[in-house]
Amino acid sequence: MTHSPQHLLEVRGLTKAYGAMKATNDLSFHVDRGEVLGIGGPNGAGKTTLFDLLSGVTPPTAGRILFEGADITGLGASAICHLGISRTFQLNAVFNSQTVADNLKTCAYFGSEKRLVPGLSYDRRSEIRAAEVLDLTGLTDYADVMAGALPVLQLKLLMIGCAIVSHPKLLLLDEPVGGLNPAEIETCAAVFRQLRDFHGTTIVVIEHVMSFMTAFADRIMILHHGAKLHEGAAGSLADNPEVVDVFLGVSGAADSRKGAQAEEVGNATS
Ligand SMILES: Nc1ncnc2c1ncn2[C@@H]1O[C@H](COP(=O)(O)OP(=O)(O)OP(=O)(O)O)[C@@H](O)[C@H]1O
Repeated sequence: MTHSPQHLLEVRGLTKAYGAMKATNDLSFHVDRGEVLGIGGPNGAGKTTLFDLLSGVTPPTAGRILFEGADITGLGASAICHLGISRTFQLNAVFNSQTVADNLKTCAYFGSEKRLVPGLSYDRRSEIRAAEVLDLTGLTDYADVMAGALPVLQLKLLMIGCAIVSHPKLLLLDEPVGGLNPAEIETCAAVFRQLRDFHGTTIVVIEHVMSFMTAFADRIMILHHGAKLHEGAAGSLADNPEVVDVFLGVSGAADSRKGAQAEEVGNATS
């Protein structure tokens, strides 16, 4: 196999079988540094399973994952996080009985290097990093609120904060704006744009909200039955009749065109 370190992430023939069913099936793709790759597909297409494989939550049945040219296939979740890949989850995955600030300090403390036992107090670096992420995510006013008492938007922002507090090179976002209203989606999108534009974070995002996805992603890959159905520029998505048939539907196609046009207007005026 040729290693291509110019790609931040390279996935080759990735397969995850659960019994006879292949949740991902011989999937190959790459992600370049600084790029935003969007991933879509119908329910059960294998999107979250792909994130589980990339983040070391579960090992693949076959195939290879290269990160910065190094083979990380089969490494555990902590090791992968320490190498610079972080993720969020579809459902709430924070420490409900800790404050927002302590959630971020805990993730900074364990996410940056290998630690087997907690310290008696957080180190200075974790404190500083948590304060930076409170600011970046707009959560400063919620610093002392227990995570379990947060409204939906702030809970999503905290989960994003926990993923970015370790300074990942590659951020995997699993349906980060699902269930949010348009104003809340824009709040999250502003954080993602900051990460991409000012922190150099490469992002892979799974999302069903097509107007957001086509406006934000450079490229979009559509999965179906664990395999690649489509890969191309965000604006080209609605032109593929198979993608419209299997995933977008008529209203999704219209939303994806709207998002792509919004991105073009943004580019033209920026
Ligand atoms: N641990 C598991 N054991 C058995 N089957 C699983 C397991 N995890 C996922 N699957 C199956 O793998 C397939 C892909 O699931 P996955 O959650 O990756 O899809 P998805 O594209 O993320 O769907 P959604 O959009 O609904 O989140 C589904 O058929 C699912 O039931």
